[in-house]
Amino acid sequence: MSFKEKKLEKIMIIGLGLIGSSVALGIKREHPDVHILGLDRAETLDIALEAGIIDEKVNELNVAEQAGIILLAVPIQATLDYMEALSQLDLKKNVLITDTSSTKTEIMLKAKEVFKGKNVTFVGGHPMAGSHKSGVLAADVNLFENAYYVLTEKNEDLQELLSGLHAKFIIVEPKEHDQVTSQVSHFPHILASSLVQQSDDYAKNHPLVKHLAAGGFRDMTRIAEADSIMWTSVLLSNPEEILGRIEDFKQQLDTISQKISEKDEQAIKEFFENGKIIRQHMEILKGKGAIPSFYDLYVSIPDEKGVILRILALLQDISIVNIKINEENREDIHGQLQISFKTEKDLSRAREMIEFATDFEVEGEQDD
Ligand SMILES: NC(=O)c1ccc[n+]([C@@H]2O[C@H](COP(=O)([O-])OP(=O)(O)OC[C@H]3O[C@@H](n4cnc5c(N)ncnc54)[C@H](O)[C@@H]3O)[C@@H](O)[C@H]2O)c1
Ligand SMILES: O=C(O)C(=O)C[C@]1(C(=O)O)C=C[C@@H](O)C=C1
Repeated sequence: MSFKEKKLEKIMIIGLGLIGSSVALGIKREHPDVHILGLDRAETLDIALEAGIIDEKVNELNVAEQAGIILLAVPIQATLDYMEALSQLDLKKNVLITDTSSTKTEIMLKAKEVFKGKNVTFVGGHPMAGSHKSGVLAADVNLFENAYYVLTEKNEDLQELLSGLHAKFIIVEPKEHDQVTSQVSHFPHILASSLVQQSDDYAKNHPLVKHLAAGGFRDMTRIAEADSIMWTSVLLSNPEEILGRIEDFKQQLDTISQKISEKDEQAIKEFFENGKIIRQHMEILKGKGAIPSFYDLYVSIPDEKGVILRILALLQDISIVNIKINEENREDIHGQLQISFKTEKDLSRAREMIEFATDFEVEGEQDD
C-alpha cells in the first residue's frame, strides 16, 4: 500500500509533547488532510485537539488498529513498552511504525523481537532537533527546519509523511547513532546539569556566583533545564557509550589540568586554538545542523534607548524569522541581538544595512 493509499488511513501519534506535537504540525503543513489520532494524557490531548495539532483524541491503544502509520514520541522506556503492546494488537496489514527516541540500538533490538514474523514495518527515527522545553505547549512547526532526521533505513512513505518537517533525512546504523549521540547530545546534557549543580554548591560560599554568571555560562547550561524523565530514560538506554564519553572527558580534564599546573603557556594556547578551529568548522555554525537552523546575525548593541527599534526599522523590508536578545555583562555592550533569517542572502543584505547605518559590531554566517 503506497503512502497515498496509507494517507487515506489514519495516522496515530503516541505522545503529543514537544516532539510528537511538532511532528504533527509538520505533517499537517504538507498533508493537511491526514487524519491524526492522538494518545497521551487527557489534558495534553485537550490542548492538542484545541490547537488543531490532532484531529481525534483516543484513550485506548487498540485504536491503533485503525492506523496505517503509527509514530511513537514518548520517553524511551514508554516507547519500548508501547512497541510490546502494539505487537499484541490486530494492526493493519503492512502498518508502518516509527519512533523518535534519542537512542536507537535498544529500540531496534526491541522491534526485531516483538515484530518478528508480523506484517509490520518498523523504521527507527530520531529528529536531531529539539529543545530544553517539553510538553505540547512547546510545539513548534519549525523545530526541525534544516535539521537532520535520522532513520535506521530509507522509507519513502515515512519520508513523504514527514516531508513537511523540512528536515534532512540521514540513514545511520543504530550502534553508530548511539555512539555519535552519546558525544554530541547525551554527554553534553550530563555536563550541563553537572556544571549548574557544581556552581550551586560553590555559591554556598561564593553567593556572587548566581549573579556574575554571563553569556558563556548561559550558553553552556541552557540544556540543564531539560526534562529529567526523558534524560533518565536516555542515560539508561545508552549507558556503555555514555560512560565511555565520561571517562574520555576525565582524561581531557587531566591533560589540561597538567598543562595549567606546569604553566605551559604554549600548550594552553594550543588547547583553546584547537577548540576554536573545531567549533568554527562544525556544521551547526552553518545552519546545516539542527541549531541555529537558520542564518543568524549577531549585533552587539549598546544600552541606548530605542536601539533595537532602530535596527529593526533598517530591516523592515527583509523577512526576519526570529529575534532574540542575549544579555551580555560586558561594560560597553548591553546585549547581543540575534536576528535569524531564512536565507544567507537576507542575512547579507541585513548585515550590509546595519554596517552602513551604524557602527555596531556585527557577526554572521560569513564569519568562518
Ligand atoms: N526533547 C528533545 O529535544 C528531543 C529531541 C529529539 C528526540 N526526542 C525524543 O522524543 C521523545 C519524546 O520527547 P519529548 O521531548 O517530546 O518529551 P515531552 O516530555 O515533551 O513529551 C512526551 C509526551 O509523552 C507523554 N507520555 C509520556 N509517557 C506516556 C505514556 N506512557 N503514554 C502516553 N503518553 C505518554 C507525555 O505526557 C508527553 O506529552 C523521547 O523519546 C525523546 O528521547 C526528544
Ligand atoms: O536543542 C536542544 O535543547 C536539545 O537538547 C536537542 C537535542 C540535543 O541537541 O541534544 C536533545 C535531544 C535529542 O535527542 C536531540 C537533540
